[in-house]
Amino acid sequence: MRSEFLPDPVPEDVIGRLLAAAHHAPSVGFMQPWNFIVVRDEAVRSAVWEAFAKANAEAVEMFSGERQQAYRALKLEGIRTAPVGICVTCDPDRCGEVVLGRTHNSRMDSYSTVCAIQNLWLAARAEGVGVGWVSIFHERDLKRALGVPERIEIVAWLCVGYVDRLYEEPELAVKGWRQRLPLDELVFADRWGGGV
Ligand SMILES: Cc1cc2c(cc1C)N(C[C@H](O)[C@H](O)[C@H](O)COP(=O)(O)O)c1[nH]c(=O)[nH]c(=O)c1N2
Repeated sequence: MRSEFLPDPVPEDVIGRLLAAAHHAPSVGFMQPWNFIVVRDEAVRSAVWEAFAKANAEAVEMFSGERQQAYRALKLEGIRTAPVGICVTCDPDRCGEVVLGRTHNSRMDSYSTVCAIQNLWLAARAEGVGVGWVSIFHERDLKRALGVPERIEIVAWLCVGYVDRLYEEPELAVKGWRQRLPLDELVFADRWGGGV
């Protein structure tokens, strides 16, 4: 979602259902490497916003001309306006060094955590709750703001709350930033390239 968050509180039982959906995601070796930090405290959310503001000032400089103007006009976070923030983390040590299915690609624990986030996101949509993922941070700044230990990976900061409306199409497409790619250009038959 990219619409405006409403200040209305999100009931505990709704948050509980979103977290339960996340926790039922598939994970490599049934590792369940995730933790969820549910942040309602305004001071903590302000500290998270400061981390965003610092990183976003750097991001702005990475675009130039009209693209920079367009970037500045986008709504890229709802850290302080959404009543709840959920930081989703990944613990690489959740079940020992050798994990079924992670033996040849150590990133599989992070991928599992992303599955949990997608579950949470879909459950939120079904509940009429908006979720926005904010990733414009230096991880170390976010860790400091939330007291997350060094060995834990931060996968997502999610802004969670009721919203004034839900877009039918991605806002970045509506605002002309980038359009959905044609699916048939992305699907190959049997080998890389060629198309179906
Ligand atoms: C991994 C990852 C990371 C980000 C996002 C997405 C994903 C999957 N999104 C996008 C955003 O949360 C999401 O697309 C919208 O909230 C859904 O609305 P649209 O349908 O895209 O308008 C996102 N959006 C944003 O405004 N700031 C951000 O930092 C990020 N980061």
